[in-house]
Amino acid sequence: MESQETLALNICHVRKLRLIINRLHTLLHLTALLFLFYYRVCFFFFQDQETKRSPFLSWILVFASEILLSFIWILGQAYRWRPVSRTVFPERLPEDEKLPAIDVFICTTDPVKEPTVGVMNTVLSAMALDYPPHKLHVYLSDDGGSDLTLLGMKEAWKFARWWLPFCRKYRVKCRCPKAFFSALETDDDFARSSLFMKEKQKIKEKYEAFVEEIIRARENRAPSNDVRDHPSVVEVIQDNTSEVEQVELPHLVYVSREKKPSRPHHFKAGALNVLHRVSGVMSNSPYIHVLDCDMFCNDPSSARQAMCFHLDSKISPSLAFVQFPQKFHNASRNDLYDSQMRSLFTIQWQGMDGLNGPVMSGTGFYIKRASLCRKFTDKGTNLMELRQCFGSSNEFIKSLNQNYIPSIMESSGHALLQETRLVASCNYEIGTKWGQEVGFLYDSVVEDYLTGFILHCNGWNSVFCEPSRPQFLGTAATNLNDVLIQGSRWSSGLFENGISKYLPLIYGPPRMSLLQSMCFAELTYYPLYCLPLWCFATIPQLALIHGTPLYPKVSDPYFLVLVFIFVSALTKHLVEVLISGGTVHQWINEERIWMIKSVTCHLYGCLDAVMKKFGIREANFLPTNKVEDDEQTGLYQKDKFDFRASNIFLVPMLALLTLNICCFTVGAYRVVSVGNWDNMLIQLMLSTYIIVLNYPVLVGLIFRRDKGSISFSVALVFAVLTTLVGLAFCSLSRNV
Ligand SMILES: O=c1ccn([C@@H]2O[C@H](COP(=O)(O)OP(=O)(O)O[C@H]3O[C@H](CO)[C@@H](O)[C@H](O)[C@H]3O)[C@@H](O)[C@H]2O)c(=O)[nH]1
Ligand SMILES: [Mn+2]
Repeated sequence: MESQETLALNICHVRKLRLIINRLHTLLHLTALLFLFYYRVCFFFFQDQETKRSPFLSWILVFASEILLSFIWILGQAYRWRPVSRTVFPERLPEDEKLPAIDVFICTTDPVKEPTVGVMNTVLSAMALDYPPHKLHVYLSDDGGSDLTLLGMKEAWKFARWWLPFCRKYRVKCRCPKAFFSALETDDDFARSSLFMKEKQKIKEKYEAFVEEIIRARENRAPSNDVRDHPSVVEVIQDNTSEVEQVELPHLVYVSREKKPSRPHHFKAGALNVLHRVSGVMSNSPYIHVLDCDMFCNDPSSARQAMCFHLDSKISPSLAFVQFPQKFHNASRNDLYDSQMRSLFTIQWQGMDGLNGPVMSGTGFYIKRASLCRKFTDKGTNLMELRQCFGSSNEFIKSLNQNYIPSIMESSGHALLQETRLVASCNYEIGTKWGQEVGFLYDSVVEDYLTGFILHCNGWNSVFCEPSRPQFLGTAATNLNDVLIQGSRWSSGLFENGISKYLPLIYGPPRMSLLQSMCFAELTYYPLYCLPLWCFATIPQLALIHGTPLYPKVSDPYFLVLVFIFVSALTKHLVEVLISGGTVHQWINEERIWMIKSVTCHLYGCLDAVMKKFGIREANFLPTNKVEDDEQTGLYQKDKFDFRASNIFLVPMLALLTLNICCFTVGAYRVVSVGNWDNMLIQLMLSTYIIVLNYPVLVGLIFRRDKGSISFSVALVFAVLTTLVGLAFCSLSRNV
């Protein structure tokens, strides 16, 4: 027993202290909420003459908002129920020859928004993973069908012949060349040896030449081809005219699937399914590692770490994937826009890991190939049935047998390319189960959430692995516009799952634990924060002007209940930020961006999802921008908002702020003159909180005059609006 214990490939620790604090907090906070509801219900049935002045509509809206907010909060408690963390022991893995092969999938779609040099850095970092090279096959899916990307791959291959031996020889930790050469210091073992420095300089020159080559090609490039209409191209990158001695490199394959405007291509999920098939007929590795094009490997050990779970006989039979957190190389200390989504990749995924595992997060995971097709291969091997599920490629159907190793990589002849083009063609999936029950699922633009959810429903588990050195680093959106566009896509994608046939609270419980269903439900319903937040930013303020109280008096004991709920929520959030290594400043930033996102992108996301449901809108996937703009990054690093955002985001923000300022001014004046402050204190405090928290928006509007400040025309409209609204309120309140 003892020796088995010491040889374990991984250990899971329950975080006891966090668990106790979390459960206690949940209990206290829940009690307070129950008191609040009791107060509301009593008020409703037994309101006395004095308070009867409360207008019914405002009152019921506020109450409904409180209920909705509490509902989302309760769902969120499931993440806090049983947080765990894990340790792995890669040194205990079997020897290299016994390790299973891995296919790496990298997706890119737009060479303008996703610059080729960056994509190739990701490719190189994946090729340089610390894993036997003949067991690693790297596939790049290029949805843009761009010859620049293909050229980049060829150049990357050439450079890899220098880069990989260098990394192996000096056991380099950061194997993304761009990050390695731009780091001021490296913590590598040989960092101080002169031989290392000399070789580093040599490789750096090669890297610069490689970058030059791509930039030159970009400048001389013919007008780009149509991204919505191109044939399928599959090319194994190889080049034997070598100036370096033969180095063993992983296979590198360029795949650009066929696209036609008349055929839906299902965005990233579609691209991943094509890679699934192409790799099935080429290498058919039992494990697949997925990376976004901007997510480079920051540590070469991730494959071995993942194998510590996949090869652990106790958990592997039901283990679908090992998820690493998304971390970002460009997130600043105080993270003005919460670009790194701290709560998601720390608190929430740790919590889900304690309940059968986290949601798939699109990138940085190692998945078992069989988990994406198992349901059908288990049923039998009737060829006709298999063809109906998986399409007409016999080669691919052969690959469903896990032990089948295609030999075509070696022969790489005409037959292979024929077969890969067939499975990458846009008509291949017609009439099959791809995207519905096989592969990555199409019913949502957040394919990662849906695929992960259904895997869990089908009895698979996942594991969250969060070593201290980030295994992958991506590019976070660092300006307001990108943050809100990405937020809208996610809200829309997640909320559409909350109103689809896969509604987690109904579809989940028969198939998984209630707590786990609650986690999935929280993800799909958090966009609904838009409703209570819009309500709390308007109704109590308007009531303040009219002098109508919506909350208990200061002298009422229930006043304390409300104060407690407010303080308890804020404190819990602060504690979570601090234990995940954040700062007080970051906490304030997260509170603010939560408000801003709720009233803008969450609202648009929900509307978008509802419109899609009724067929008024089509699904859309606007990729985020990965071009780094120094000016923008500068503002973000200095914690300054960049307000060069679309008006559809700015207008609601500014309108609500105007409303709050006006209502506060008029309300405060009224309270002073009438003297009913004890009735109105909570409403006054609420506007004060909103105004104070959003002071950077006010500063951007009034005081800043840099490029990122709110433009003069918007500021002018704001000023006129404020005056008008102010005047209207003044005349109104005189009549009350
Ligand atoms: O038609 C498309 C659209 C996107 N992509 C790729 O998908 C990846 C993710 O796109 P990105 O613009 O970076 O979106 P993000 O919002 O940053 O991505 C997050 O959210 C996505 C779901 O919305 C997940 O797929 C991602 O893994 C997750 O990082 C990128 O590599 C794109 O090149 C395609 O291959 N084809
Ligand atoms: Mn991204």
